[in-house]
Amino acid sequence: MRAEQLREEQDAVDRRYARLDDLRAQTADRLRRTRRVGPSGSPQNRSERDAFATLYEDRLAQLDAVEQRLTFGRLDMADGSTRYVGRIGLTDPDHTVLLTDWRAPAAQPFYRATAAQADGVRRRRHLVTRGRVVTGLEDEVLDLDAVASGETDATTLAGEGALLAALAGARTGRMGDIVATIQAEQDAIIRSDLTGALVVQGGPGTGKTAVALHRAAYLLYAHRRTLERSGVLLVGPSRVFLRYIDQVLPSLGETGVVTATVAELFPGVRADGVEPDAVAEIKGRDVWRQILARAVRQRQGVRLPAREVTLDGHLVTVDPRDVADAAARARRTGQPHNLARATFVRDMLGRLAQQYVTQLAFPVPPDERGEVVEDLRTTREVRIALNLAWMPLTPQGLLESLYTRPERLAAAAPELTDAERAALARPAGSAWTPADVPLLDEAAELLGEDDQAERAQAAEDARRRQAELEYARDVLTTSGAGALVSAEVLVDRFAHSGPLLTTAERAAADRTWTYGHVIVDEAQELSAMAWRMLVRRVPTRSMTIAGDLAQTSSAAGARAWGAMLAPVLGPSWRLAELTVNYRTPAEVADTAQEVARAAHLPTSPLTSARRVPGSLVVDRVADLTAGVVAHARAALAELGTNDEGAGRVAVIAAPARVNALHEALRGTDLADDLNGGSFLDARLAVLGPRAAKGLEFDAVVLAEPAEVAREGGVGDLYVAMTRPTRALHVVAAGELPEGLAPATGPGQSSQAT
Ligand SMILES: Nc1ncnc2c1ncn2[C@@H]1O[C@H](COP(=O)(O)OP(=O)(O)OP(=O)(O)O)[C@@H](O)[C@H]1O
Repeated sequence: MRAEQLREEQDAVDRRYARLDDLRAQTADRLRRTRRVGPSGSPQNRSERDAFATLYEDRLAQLDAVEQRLTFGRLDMADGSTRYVGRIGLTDPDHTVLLTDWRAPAAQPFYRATAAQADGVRRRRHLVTRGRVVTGLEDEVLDLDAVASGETDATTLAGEGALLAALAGARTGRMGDIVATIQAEQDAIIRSDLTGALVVQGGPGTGKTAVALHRAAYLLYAHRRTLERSGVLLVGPSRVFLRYIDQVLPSLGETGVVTATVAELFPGVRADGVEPDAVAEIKGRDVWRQILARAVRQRQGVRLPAREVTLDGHLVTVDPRDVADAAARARRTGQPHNLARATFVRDMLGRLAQQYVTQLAFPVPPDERGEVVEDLRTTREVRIALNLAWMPLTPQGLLESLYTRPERLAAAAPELTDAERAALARPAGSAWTPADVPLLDEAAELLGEDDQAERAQAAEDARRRQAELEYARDVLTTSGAGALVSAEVLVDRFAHSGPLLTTAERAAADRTWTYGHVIVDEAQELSAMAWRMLVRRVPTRSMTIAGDLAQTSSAAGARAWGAMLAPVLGPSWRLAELTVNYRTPAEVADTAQEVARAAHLPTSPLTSARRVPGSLVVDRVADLTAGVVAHARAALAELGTNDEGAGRVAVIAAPARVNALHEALRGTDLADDLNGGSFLDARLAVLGPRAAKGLEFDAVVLAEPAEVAREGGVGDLYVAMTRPTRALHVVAAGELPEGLAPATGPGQSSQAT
């Protein structure tokens, strides 16, 4: 019976791969033919050809990315029909549906149907494949009458097999998709409405990241018209994290999402400076909207002593009362600083022109004063005087002047204490830090539109024009038409028909780009000012906000969603909670929760999907380094070897200890395991808890937990303890933190080295 079912499913899977291969061959053929239209094509043809070539290349990449587990599910409906569910939708040449895209409404029962609410489904079947071979089946019969009548093999009722197999698999250093085993509570979030802000709160390992990524793919599918042009932005905590997840969306057939850290959201600024947490916390406070607004106002209509300027032998005075008056009027326009400045200058020039003409022996009608105004405008002293009164400002210039000139900061920021202001001081030209970015963005809003996006576009246009010029010269040389038309003229003729930048590229270069949807992961880390910046990127407030308040480590981060989001979203956000931990064995997760609760962290309820006896080892040692090396060796040995190079072990320690442990491990037989490029790629990595945020490893060796908690807070320890998928080795020479009692109870073991 089983062999027969396997054969039947193998046939079904083969047919779908055959169709995928056909589509690939067709697309590759079209691409080849498009490319064959060589340099003899007209420029218009060439632009068209490029556009088509890009189209086919993207399609080919998409078809290649869905190779693994193309078909993973089958629904047998009560009406006798059958549908297969897979990574993308496929139809026969005669338009019969072969495969239903997992995001289509017709696939929803695959994730949601239960015996109580069968949604027209009689049987749900998971197909387990390796490469293109079907290796297993798992049935859930939702029509219990059929089971009773023996129509279906009742022994195949275990629905969790595919999920548990996925959870137990060795990790590769890159996150995989969960499309074959999405659970109902996750599916509800993935398919939740596009409109409004949705907060996804859940403990460690509940799939927040996975759900956020699948939601991005779902939204792009269900609202392609809206989102393709405006784009989707995904904000993550670090570049390493973004690399960790960067395969997931392509494997779901989506490549157009812009990914960025908060530090990268101000085009033209590289925020790679570092600063103490306490300073970042000050910069993250909501009060900066008043501080910056005040700092800008203080640069408008600056009161200076009266200044006399001679024009053609006549004296005019830049009078502080006029300056104050004109500044007040300019401010009343409500425009940002650099735009209101034009109003101020116009007003002042009018006043100066008035002074000038009253000194003349003859009357000058108002409509003939333009020349006088123009003369004044181009007089150097007048320019200097007006500039001093209302300087054009850049966001960088404004912020730097606050950090480098204590008297300016004191005037702008009375809300801060002397000590806080002193902490912000730094030498001119210092590197920008991630916490500066939201402040620069706020300043840019107050100052008025900068031209960064235009400049980026101009640079791109220049680059493209150069390439087109070279191409045009080639064409002219080979066709002998050089005498008739210059390369420049030729390029001008097709200047606007070239391939445009993709939405993602244009969006990433433009500070004022507004996205159709923004997804934030590890959202608990964002400061109040960072939220203001993000919300500016999505005026519709269509957002997915995934995070866990118990894992907050940034001092500027969230302690409660309501308090953090109220200033930017008011009460208009909805909460969805994830409660099942899919990553960490129950033995480890339960202890981690005890540690977190002992420190009164706001933990979410958490049930673990599986138990792994012996997965928590607590070892009290005399020599910490020797203990860590021994446990890292044991953890690597437990991984064994496998042909795909999967399996990852991390040593997590307080940041101050990371280098020493790394050095110690390098001096042992484990040195080879440490090499592998970034720590995502190595079999063995040594890192601090914050670098480990959002990541996972097969086994974690946690060095000196009390020190991790002391240096970074219990939130950091909670993060570190919840990274492993199979085993946590706690190695401690000092005291253990509360909640992490040594080896008691079932499933825990203790050993001495
Ligand atoms: N439905 C599922 N099927 C298979 N694997 C799943 C499922 N849901 C989650 N996982 C796996 O559980 C692990 C944890 O998921 P994820 O990283 O998204 O959790 P998280 O809530 O973001 O965790 P953290 O808050 O600790 O960063 C990942 O390996 C993910 O692939």
